Amino acid sequence: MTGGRDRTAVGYPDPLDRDRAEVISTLRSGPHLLCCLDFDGTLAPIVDDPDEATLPPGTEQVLARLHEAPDVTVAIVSGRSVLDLRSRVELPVTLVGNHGLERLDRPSADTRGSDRSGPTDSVAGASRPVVHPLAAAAIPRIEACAATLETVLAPLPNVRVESKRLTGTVHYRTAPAPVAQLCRRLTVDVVERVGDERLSLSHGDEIVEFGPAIEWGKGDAVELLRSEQPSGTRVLVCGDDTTDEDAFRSLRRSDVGVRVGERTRSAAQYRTESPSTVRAFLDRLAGSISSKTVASG
Ligand SMILES: O=P(O)(O)OC[C@H]1O[C@H](O[C@H]2O[C@H](CO)[C@@H](O)[C@H](O)[C@H]2O)[C@H](O)[C@@H](O)[C@@H]1O
Repeated sequence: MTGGRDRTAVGYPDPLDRDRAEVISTLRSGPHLLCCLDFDGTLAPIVDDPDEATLPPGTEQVLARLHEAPDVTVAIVSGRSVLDLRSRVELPVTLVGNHGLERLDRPSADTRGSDRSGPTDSVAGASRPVVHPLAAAAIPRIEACAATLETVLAPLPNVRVESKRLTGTVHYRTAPAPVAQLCRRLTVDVVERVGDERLSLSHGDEIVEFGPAIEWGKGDAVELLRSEQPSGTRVLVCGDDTTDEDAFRSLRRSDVGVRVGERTRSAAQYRTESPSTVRAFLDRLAGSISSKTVASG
């Protein structure tokens, strides 16, 4: 871990606490707000089957309110692929996938405030994911690694390999503990052998992930998004897992990081319990932003 604002397990205030009004006022103090929100475990509750993860309807509504505010940009910054995210998030917000390695900007500018009943990717407005060039070059190795893992891990019950083109994920959430342990060990062996130092590994929430060994992660993706916003933009990052720490470490003094879930060590200043408390916080933020918009005119 490099730099950042690591804190011990105690002393992370919840941004929903009554006396935490400063969180909202910090986020509102700039000319623009960029909300970078993780998907699994942050917006969508964790479920055993990754294919079943969904955005609760109330959360989608809150995101829509934020997205509609002219001085707010919403981005989903996830470990999933952008095409997977696109099937789960109807709102035309920016999607950053594979832990920052790819991005899909949907035609939000021309849909803001207009009738959004049609498909979000019209033929005229459809855009393609932009992929980090070094990650694109690593696709054959990632695919080879995923294929080898499929074979090696096939005998293990309740273990699954999710191949996402630019990265891969081995899931063991529902595997018995000894199987999970063996799964982690075999995965590390395969990634080291097939990866030949060109792939890197990270351990997340009941998963092991592998991807190209390049210096680019969620923090860089957040920085890039920030650079495209008006000067002085405040940034909110909400996330629940290992790679979100990279995004928290990219934050500055007048930004806000919220770690979701257990009291683990984090570079975020705040902690909240679950996707439902994230929604409550975003709801409060959306309320304050609409009033700001109305007040200013
Ligand atoms: O960055 P995120 O949006 O949090 O994505 C991280 C990984 O999330 C998914 O796995 C996690 O959620 C699953 C569904 O709730 C759960 O079954 C799994 O145990 C979690 O680790 C997703 O499947 C991965 O591709 C993402 O990288």
